[in-house]
Amino acid sequence: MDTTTTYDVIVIGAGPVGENVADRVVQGGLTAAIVERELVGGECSYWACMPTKALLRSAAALRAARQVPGAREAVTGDLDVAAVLRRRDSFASNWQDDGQVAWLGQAGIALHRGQGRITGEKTVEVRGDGTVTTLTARHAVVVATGSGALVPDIPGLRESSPWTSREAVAASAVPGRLAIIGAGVVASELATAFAAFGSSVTVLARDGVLPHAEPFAGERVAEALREAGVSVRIGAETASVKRDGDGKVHLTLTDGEQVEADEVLVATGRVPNTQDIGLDTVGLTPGSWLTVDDTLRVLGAGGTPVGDGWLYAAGDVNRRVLLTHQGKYQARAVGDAIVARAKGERVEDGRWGRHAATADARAVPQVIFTEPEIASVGLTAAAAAEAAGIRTRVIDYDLGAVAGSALHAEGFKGQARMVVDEDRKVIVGFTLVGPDVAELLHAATIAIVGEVPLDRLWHAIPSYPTVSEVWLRLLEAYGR
Ligand SMILES: Cc1cc2nc3c(=O)[nH]c(=O)nc-3n(C[C@H](O)[C@H](O)[C@H](O)COP(=O)(O)OP(=O)(O)OC[C@H]3O[C@@H](n4cnc5c(N)ncnc54)[C@H](O)[C@@H]3O)c2cc1C
Ligand SMILES: NC(=O)c1ccc[n+]([C@@H]2O[C@H](COP(=O)([O-])OP(=O)(O)OC[C@H]3O[C@@H](n4cnc5c(N)ncnc54)[C@H](O)[C@@H]3O)[C@@H](O)[C@H]2O)c1
Repeated sequence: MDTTTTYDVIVIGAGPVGENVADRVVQGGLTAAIVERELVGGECSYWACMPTKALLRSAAALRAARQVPGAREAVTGDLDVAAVLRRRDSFASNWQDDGQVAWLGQAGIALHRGQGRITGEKTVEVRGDGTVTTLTARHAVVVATGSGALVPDIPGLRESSPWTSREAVAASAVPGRLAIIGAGVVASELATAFAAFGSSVTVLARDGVLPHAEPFAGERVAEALREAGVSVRIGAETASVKRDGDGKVHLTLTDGEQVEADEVLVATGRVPNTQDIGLDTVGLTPGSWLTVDDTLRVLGAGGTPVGDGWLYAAGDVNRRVLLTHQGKYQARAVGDAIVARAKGERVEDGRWGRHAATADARAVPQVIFTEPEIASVGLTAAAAAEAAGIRTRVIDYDLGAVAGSALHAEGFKGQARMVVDEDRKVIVGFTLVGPDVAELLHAATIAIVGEVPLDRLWHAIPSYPTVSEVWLRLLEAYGR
């Protein structure tokens, strides 16, 4: 344990975002301490991104092989679930953080283990293992405490010991029957995984499947889940839950229908980890999401930075985007901004400036690792036209009609959508649905962030015969 108590920067929370903030400020020549109450590496490393993708990958590889004659014949067995779970364990580092702790040491970041709590301006108290340490920051405190699962107030749900994403992702056995409340990203990915493991899965999709994505994406995932044997109940709302003496879970829906399961997974969104971090000492409300400006300074009542601007928040906790890569992008912006302010250098906080997390608003990429995969960036057609008020033109193309798709897999089914800002003639949204589309996404991200005019995109020629030829087809459909 480090005995130093004064640092240039104190970061609360050693998830991917906190680690990157600390690394960035150290690389900028400042000193940094990070405070962590659980495992260094955060939710993403042990209960979210990496282990979920490990749970999904083996079945996806098997499905891909079965979609190609010649390879199909070589597949003679079924998914080895025990081997998948072992691979998941290794991607979760067996829930040990030695590797990441060693990385902190190499990066020159001091670690203080325990619950971090702000006690006043630039001061953080760390309680852990019967010790209380007070840390002082010369320049900044960054809250990167992430989020936890939201468990809605459905009568009997908490008492039924539901799984949250944590228990599902770390499961050591596969339940015979799994009921899932919610049908967002967590629910869709975990329904895909557990169905492949042989669970009989019921998805209670009160608001439809993947309601934040383009409608055709959610529809295709719902269809594929059904093809995989999942019962997808659109519009189904849970009224109450009860776990009986035998351990069985009984869900009563608002229409009176009963669903029985061995486990119930609640996947209905997230809450910020801000309940006990001392927000009250700086005039903010414990338990609330933190509002920030584009350089990630926490804003208080009246929309001005807290104090002289010493308090920052990055990652899930500011609710801008609940994704690891976007939180790490914020971490680079906030780390560099803190260094610039500490050195009295100019802060480039204008649109697309070095210290501004501009992409959060209009250019967020996301891959949902369902079967088929959903890869999207920017605005959906509805969000562009309705929320952002953009005069749009929407171009759809059947991804299965591209020569590269037919080669990639027999019966390739997919769709691509390009949302064009008609006044600026640039792309503002792009969605791909289909097998293995994840790796195609970055071209769209570059087109959107670079605001590449459609006229210039005609000169960006996709190779033949790749699935990327859909770019050419979309442009042809748009017209020159
Ligand atoms: C099931 C699931 C799958 C996901 N898959 C993906 C994916 O594939 N791709 C993707 O981009 N995103 C994914 N996400 C989202 C991703 O996990 C989060 O966006 C990411 O973890 C946020 O990083 P963070 O550093 O802000 O917070 P976290 O990873 O939550 O880390 C916060 C850390 O702060 C610590 N902490 C909290 N309070 C305190 C305190 N008071 N004192 C000390 N320490 C504290 C916590 O213990 C934790 O270690 C997934 C989420 C879930 C739930
Ligand atoms: N591959 C990825 O990028 C990935 C994977 C998993 C999670 N994540 C991130 O983690 C975050 C959390 O995911 P999530 O799936 O928990 O949230 P979400 O917001 O994606 O979905 C929540 C779902 O629960 C439903 N819901 C909300 N309250 C409900 C209630 N009381 N009863 C029934 N249904 C209810 C919503 O309609 C929605 O379908 C997301 O922001 C997501 O971006 C990302």
